[in-house]
Amino acid sequence: MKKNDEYDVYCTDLSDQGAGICKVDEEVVFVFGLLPNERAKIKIIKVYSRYGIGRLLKLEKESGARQIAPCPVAKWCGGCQLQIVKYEAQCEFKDQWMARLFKQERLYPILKAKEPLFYRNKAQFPIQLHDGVRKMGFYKRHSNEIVDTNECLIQNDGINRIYSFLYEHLDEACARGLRHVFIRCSLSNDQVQVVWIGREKTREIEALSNSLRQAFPNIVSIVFNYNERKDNVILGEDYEVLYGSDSIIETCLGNEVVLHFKSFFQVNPKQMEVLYQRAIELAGMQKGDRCIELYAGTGTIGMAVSKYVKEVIGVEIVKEAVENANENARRNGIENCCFVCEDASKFVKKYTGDVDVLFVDPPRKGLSEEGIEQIHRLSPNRVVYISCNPNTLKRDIERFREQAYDCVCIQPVDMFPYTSGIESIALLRKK
Ligand SMILES: C[S@@+](CC[C@H](N)C(=O)[O-])C[C@H]1O[C@@H](n2cnc3c(N)ncnc32)[C@H](O)[C@@H]1O
Repeated sequence: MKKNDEYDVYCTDLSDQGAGICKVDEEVVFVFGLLPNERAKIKIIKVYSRYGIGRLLKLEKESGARQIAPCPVAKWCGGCQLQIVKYEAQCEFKDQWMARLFKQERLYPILKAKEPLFYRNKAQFPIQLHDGVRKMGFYKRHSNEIVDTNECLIQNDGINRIYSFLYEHLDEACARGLRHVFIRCSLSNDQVQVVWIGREKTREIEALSNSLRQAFPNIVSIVFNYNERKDNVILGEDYEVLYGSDSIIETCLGNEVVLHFKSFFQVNPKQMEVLYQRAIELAGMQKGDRCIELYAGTGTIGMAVSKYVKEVIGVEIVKEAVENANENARRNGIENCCFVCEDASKFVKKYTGDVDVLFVDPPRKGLSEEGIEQIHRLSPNRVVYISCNPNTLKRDIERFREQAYDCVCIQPVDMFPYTSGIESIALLRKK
């Protein structure tokens, strides 16, 4: 296989990043835009020691799974990987990826989304100036370059309307001090929060904030978040509220949830409820159970679980999220739930009480080896592990197995349609 050479290939598989997998001279080549069972002419654009990257030149035979991408910038944008795949087939691919990864486990079919487009409640649009010209949109695949676009088909309508307004009115003067604009909305209360993220709150930003408020009365919070960092961490520490408060109010399974802009919240609120309900069902809780919820965010799982059990202690590292979680429990009249601000591993190491069921919902990197050992020391009867990364989930299930926990089953949930992301729940039981 040589760079710039052209080949006729047959695609046998789809990688979990959404690239078609083919072989050239017995070597693997990944081709974005190509689907399993398709034939195509490709050009090799990169050659690495163990694989190559090809560019699709001409499709010779099409798969029945293919559709015309609903999004006009899908070819370039790094946000969605499965725009050219019909929704049913997206779920089939996700089931296949999970089956390949979890060969030995009892695996349920993915719980599909009823509304696979316009589902996201949060967007972080990068803003850049190129030779004095403002660009806004999403990052290109594997790049910091922006695909300039005025809407996104997986964002909900409320976000798109505000974003289109900004796309039209946010000029070069406004863009000068900005890195991102963050928009989050609550579906149940029709509230919207806009967070400017950048170096300097300018007069132009204040003026645009006023225009936004006039155009969109459902905006209840406008914040300027100061971030001068050079890395790719989006939010900075310090902030100033320009209008309203620093939070919005959403609901989750009947509970009101106050949500600070620094607090984590699932991006697909409808599938979030499907996820939590299924997790509760799998946990098979009893009235006398004592629960711990590690990586608790704003307390959404803990509050939903609280009515089935004796008590819930939630642990979360972001101070604002813990404040939200305790306020949320109070607001909803929940008395058997409390939340502490601490690193989850440190908490587990110190904790000496009894635990029947432990919920964990860590970030993508999963749990540490030591964290799993400490969970074993606490000896909960069941562990309900919610994960947004099947690879770290697999690693952690193996580590739990070494610590005498069997994996009873895994339930994938399609939280991120049109992207290659998969959320899943694994139920682990002490042997
Ligand atoms: C995937 S989110 C889940 C949040 C919540 N369970 C939910 O569904 O909304 C992971 C959460 O873990 C928190 N977190 C990250 N590292 C942590 C740590 N070392 N200790 C405790 N919490 C942590 C994050 O702030 C975030 O709220």
